[in-house]
Amino acid sequence: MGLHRLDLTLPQPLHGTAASRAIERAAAGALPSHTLMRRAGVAVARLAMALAPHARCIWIACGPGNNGGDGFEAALELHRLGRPVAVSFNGDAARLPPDAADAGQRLRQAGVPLAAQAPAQFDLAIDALLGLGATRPPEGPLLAHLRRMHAGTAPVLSVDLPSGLDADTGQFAAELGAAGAAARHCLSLLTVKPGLFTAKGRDLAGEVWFDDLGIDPSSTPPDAFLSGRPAPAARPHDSHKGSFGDVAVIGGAPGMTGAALLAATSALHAGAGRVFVGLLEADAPALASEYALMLRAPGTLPLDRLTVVCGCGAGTALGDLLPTAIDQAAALVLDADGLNALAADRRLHDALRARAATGRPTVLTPHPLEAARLLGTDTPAVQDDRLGAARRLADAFRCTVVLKGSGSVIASPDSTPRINPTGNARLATGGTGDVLAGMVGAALASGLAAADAAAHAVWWHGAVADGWPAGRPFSATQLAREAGRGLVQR
Ligand SMILES: NC(=O)C1=CN([C@@H]2O[C@H](COP(=O)(O)OP(=O)(O)OC[C@H]3O[C@@H](n4cnc5c(N)ncnc54)[C@H](O)[C@@H]3O)[C@@H](O)[C@H]2O)[C@@H](O)CC1
Ligand SMILES: Nc1ncnc2c1ncn2[C@@H]1O[C@H](COP(=O)(O)OP(=O)(O)O)[C@@H](O)[C@H]1O
Ligand SMILES: [K+]
Repeated sequence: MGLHRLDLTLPQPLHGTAASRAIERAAAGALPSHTLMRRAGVAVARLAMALAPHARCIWIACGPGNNGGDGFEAALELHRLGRPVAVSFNGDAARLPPDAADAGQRLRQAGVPLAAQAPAQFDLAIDALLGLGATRPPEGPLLAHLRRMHAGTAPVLSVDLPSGLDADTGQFAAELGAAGAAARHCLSLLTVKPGLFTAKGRDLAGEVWFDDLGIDPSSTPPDAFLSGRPAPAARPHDSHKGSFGDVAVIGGAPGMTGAALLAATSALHAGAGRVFVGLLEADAPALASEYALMLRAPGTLPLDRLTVVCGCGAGTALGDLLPTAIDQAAALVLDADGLNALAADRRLHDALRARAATGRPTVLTPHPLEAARLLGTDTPAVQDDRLGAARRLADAFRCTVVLKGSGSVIASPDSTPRINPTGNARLATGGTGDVLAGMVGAALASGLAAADAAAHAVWWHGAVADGWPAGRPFSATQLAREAGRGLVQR
């Protein structure tokens, strides 16, 4: 498909650096020289004109490799169409790769000067400094140009990747300072890169566009998928409360009952047939707001018939309940203090693997710190490679893992991970993770397989936050009551 804005409701294969280079090599070998770069330049120019049709100056910042070559080709096309361009080049002209050298030469022949500096004023900045080949954080003039774009008000269009962003991980090591008001766009070329959708990727890329340059990438396996919108769960008219499964939430130690109640409330609203709450605080106050929740002593719950959501607000009070839940639960979601208890006791690791061998589904929902504890590392190491961390956890525990945060990663053993595109910083507030755990529980209880239940819940959890009306106060409590957006009534 040609140039288009990426439709985030559709699943999308994501190819990292090595896969993208393999696809490029195969395609370039079958095409006349310079074809891919010329197609890339035309696509960038078309998008630039659509984004800033009345620009009086389009700044095209070109770097030392083929990403800069894409910038040269875009400048040529814009110049040919009579658009005012100012091209900067920071690199060694003698060491440009062949495609980029050819484009640079034709640009000079067309009478377009190459400066080292940015223009004094511009209405659109095209970032063609670094793409897949960024091997170290930008510095010197490249960093100065990026900071200028980042702090400004003119829209920024990144070619292939925001320069310096790691295509595989979304890691970005340079310090750009506070962002200005500029709208951001990124045109991913040939393949869509996973790093655009997790860690620092979302903030730096902004709106993601894609042009496959006429090449079909399907012969090379993707490194991940972007989750598409899951089909809403249908509820036939001829249903009863037993049709959608029973969820039990175990958690809520003294002072933290709210977390368990949030998970239970969201499980209820997300469509579970019945929701039990096994609070660890014995004398919890009566539940004022959700009368449909059924309070039970945690030790009395028939775990082998329940989808158990274990750990929300549990503190250190789970005791034997955790090994029992791992051993018995029909389906299991481990969150928060359930994960911390797991991290602290290697016998539970074995128990979780033994559980996997029985075929009963399990989903772990760590945030990056919880994931770090489980992996015996620190949060920055997890964030440096979110896909890798989620995959390692899924393989180690033989179950589905949701690594939460910007671009939540859903990984299952021996399968390609998914990155979730929904959600926003509204969710960065206390209790939203408890709500997610309840939603995963409801999805599992409805009979979805673990990976699909996790993807379904994470997608709709984020979608509710994305669709939140401007001006309406947002809280985890409100979110829990909107958790049923992914349901349709027949
Ligand atoms: N491989 C593909 O998929 C295609 C590539 N194209 C473009 O080519 C790009 C990849 O080109 P390259 O492999 O030449 O890589 P880049 O253009 O990203 O740059 C690599 C060059 O930058 C230098 N470099 C790396 N980090 C630096 C830093 N921090 N400061 C200064 N210099 C640094 C490297 O030593 C190398 O000389 C893609 O991102 C895309 O824009 C397109 O033309 C078409 C298809
Ligand atoms: N910037 C963001 N973009 C998308 N999702 C986010 C963002 N910030 C937080 N979230 C989501 O919000 C939830 C927060 O969960 P968690 O960190 O466990 O919080 P808590 O323990 O307070 O409930 C996760 O689902 C996470 O993915
Ligand atoms: K770039």
